[in-house]
Amino acid sequence: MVAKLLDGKELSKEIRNKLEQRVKILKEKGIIPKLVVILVGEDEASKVYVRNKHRAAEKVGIKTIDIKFPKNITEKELLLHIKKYNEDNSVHGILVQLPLPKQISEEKITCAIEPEKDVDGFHPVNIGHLFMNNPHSLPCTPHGIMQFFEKYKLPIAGKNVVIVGRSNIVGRPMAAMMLNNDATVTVTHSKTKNLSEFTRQADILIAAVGRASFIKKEDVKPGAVVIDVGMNRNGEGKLVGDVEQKGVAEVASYLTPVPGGVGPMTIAMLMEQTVKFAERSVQIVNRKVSNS
Ligand SMILES: NC(=O)C1=CN([C@@H]2O[C@H](COP(=O)(O)OP(=O)(O)OC[C@H]3O[C@@H](n4cnc5c(N)ncnc54)[C@H](OP(=O)(O)O)[C@@H]3O)[C@@H](O)[C@H]2O)C=CC1
Ligand SMILES: Nc1nc(=O)c2c([nH]1)NC[C@@H]1CN(c3ccc(C(=O)N[C@@H](CCC(=O)O)C(=O)O)cc3)C=[N+]21
Repeated sequence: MVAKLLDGKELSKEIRNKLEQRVKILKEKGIIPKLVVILVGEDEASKVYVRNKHRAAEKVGIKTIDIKFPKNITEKELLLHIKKYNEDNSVHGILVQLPLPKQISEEKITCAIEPEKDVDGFHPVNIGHLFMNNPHSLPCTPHGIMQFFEKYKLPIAGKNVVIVGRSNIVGRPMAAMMLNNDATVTVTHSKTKNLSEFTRQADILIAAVGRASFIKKEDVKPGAVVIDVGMNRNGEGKLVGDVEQKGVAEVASYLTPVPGGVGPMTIAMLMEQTVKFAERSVQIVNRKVSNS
């Protein structure tokens, strides 16, 4: 078997084109969707993200404001900046790039962002809604992954889904989304014993580990759908996934490439969420006007 590649570049372009129309309508109403992205210090994956996100936003017509802080910024100072953007009515979305330096609590920062502006869907309130199968704002990476299943009509209900990795930004919300779509979900991590025994049972295998070419051909059930979330630099500085792509492509039915797979979809979902929040802000204003 030679796996079909799930083209995230193409699908994200399709999504962005639809968004462009929605942004046009908003602009006619005098609203420009605005996203604030806060980057603290230097993180390789985050830098790639900032660059690509900026390009995508420009194409769609979203205004993004990139704020960079040195890695020694205090938690208190960062919280003050978040408060300022929470209170600014022209800002529809706020994103703080993770990971953060050690002196700053990621939990505190995540909780400080207004849930209505939480484009990442990381706030406990939004995570709670997701786990109750009534999502308000969805984490962009797993949400982007779900788009592949929809676009390519890949069934989820009743399938064995195995996720490698349990981070708050990928593994855990991915598990909730797959469960909401009636899959049987297994979440594995660094303490999992005999990992390969689990991965080989997967009809759908999702690798979010952060280790270059970690999942090999022999870890994959023939015919499985394999999603590679990894974004690692190899020895030559080349971007590689968590899946050993060449070998796995020989056994999987579908596979997301790196680059050009999950990454562009994450960005497309971030754009969509920002536009959704901007649209919601118009509805809130309309409601206030009709009530007065
Ligand atoms: N394409 C995209 O849009 C995005 C890509 N990424 C990329 O995806 C990857 C994962 O990101 P993220 O979830 O943030 O990473 P984290 O480092 O937060 O989490 C990694 C997870 O993998 C688990 N893990 C580590 N080593 C092993 C092992 N040997 N066996 C089994 N499990 C293991 C860890 O287990 P434990 O919990 O026990 O420590 C942890 O749960 C990275 O390469 C990142 O750059 C991330 C976000 C978006
Ligand atoms: N609060 C927060 N939310 C995140 O969603 C978040 C984060 N912090 N921190 C960092 C990780 C990483 N991440 C990426 C998303 C897209 C690409 C991406 O565009 N990848 C291209 C790379 C192409 C190139 O080389 O330029 C691709 O896969 O094709 C990369 C990385 C989001 N993350």
